[in-house]
Amino acid sequence: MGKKACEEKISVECGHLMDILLEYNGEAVDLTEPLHYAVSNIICSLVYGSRFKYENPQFTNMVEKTKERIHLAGSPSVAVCDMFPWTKHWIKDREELLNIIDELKSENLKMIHHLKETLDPQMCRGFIDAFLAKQMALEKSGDKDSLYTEENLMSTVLALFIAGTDTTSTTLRWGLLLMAKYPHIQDKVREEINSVIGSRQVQTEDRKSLPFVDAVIHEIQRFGNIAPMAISHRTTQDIVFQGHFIKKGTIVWPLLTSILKDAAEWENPNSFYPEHFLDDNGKFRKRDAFLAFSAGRRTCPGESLARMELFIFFVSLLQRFRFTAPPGVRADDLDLTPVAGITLSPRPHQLCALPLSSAAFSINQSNE
Ligand code: HEM
Repeated sequence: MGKKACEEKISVECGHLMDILLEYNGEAVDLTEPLHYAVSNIICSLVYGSRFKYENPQFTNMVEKTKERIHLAGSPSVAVCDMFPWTKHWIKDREELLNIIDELKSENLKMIHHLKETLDPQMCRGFIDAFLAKQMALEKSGDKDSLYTEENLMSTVLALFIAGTDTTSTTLRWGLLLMAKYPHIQDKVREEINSVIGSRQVQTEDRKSLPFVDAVIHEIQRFGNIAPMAISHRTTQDIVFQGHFIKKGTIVWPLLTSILKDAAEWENPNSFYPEHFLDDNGKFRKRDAFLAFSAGRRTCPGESLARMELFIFFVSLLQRFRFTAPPGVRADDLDLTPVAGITLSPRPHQLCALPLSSAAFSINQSNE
């Protein structure tokens, strides 16, 4: 799927999210669920070729199960099991984790069967269609060793949901919380948006003309440090790394915190400081130590989608709403201590999304 089509799907979903925020009418709410639904629906659009209504129980159940799966994967006992696999039979959370994976598989199997029955290989609706069309073409040509198997399809689909939802929505939650905590930065973001693009719908090409916004989004990711240990890897051969011998088959966790919060790399490693990504002339400054998506051959394959989502959501939301602490809570008192897990997320909190004057219009285009 092309960049333009992705951008279109993100904008549509962002429109649905903003309609929900308008319904709250500035009341204090926990934004976790609407953000999660919106981001998850983008993956649905790309994978299945269609989005779901937020009230659809099949959708809400899948989102819930994916959330539970991520939560359990980050539980201390499952982490112990990942590090010492021989403990697996005693870990109850692991059993629950496997049950959830089974449930997610059976929901996806239903979706895949439906898509297979209605497949037109000339008109792929999403990733699953493209996979099935390729699988059919290879079968026809007599290819017996194809990697286009049902098993590979299922694990790729599950990986896209699991890796592509919580990461982006948690980053957005950090972003809005940080904007409410630091209103002067929020004002500066909005000033730049207003002067460069006004109230028209944002596009990814606008990033170049919005250096402060770009710096703020990078700093949200650096400060939020949402994937502190990335994911586990295993060495495929004996290797000496920085003077340490590591045996073939060793499980290795790349600790991204060590670089994202490295005092030798960042002027204010433990503060929210967008200037980390700005030069003296206020232009965006790329930093080699920005490894929020990790590095190397197993770096995050969803990086460009995630960057597009973060940019379009963040700009669209700040164009139309002011995010503040709930009545009676001072901005200073908003808590930035993360909840630890396999991802680092903000503590449960509420914010007010106050519609700005131009927020009366909705960019929502119904494609349900
Ligand atoms: C802000 C958003 C995101 C962040 C910070 C993030 C970060 C990461 C990190 C740190 C890894 C581990 C890489 C490693 O261990 O070297 C990873 C893996 C992965 N990410 Fe992302 N990610 C994000 C969004 C997404 C999205 C939107 C998708 C899918 C569309 C995605 C799909 C994946 C997949 C499939 C893997 C596993 C790759 C493998 O096993 O080789 N991610 N991500």
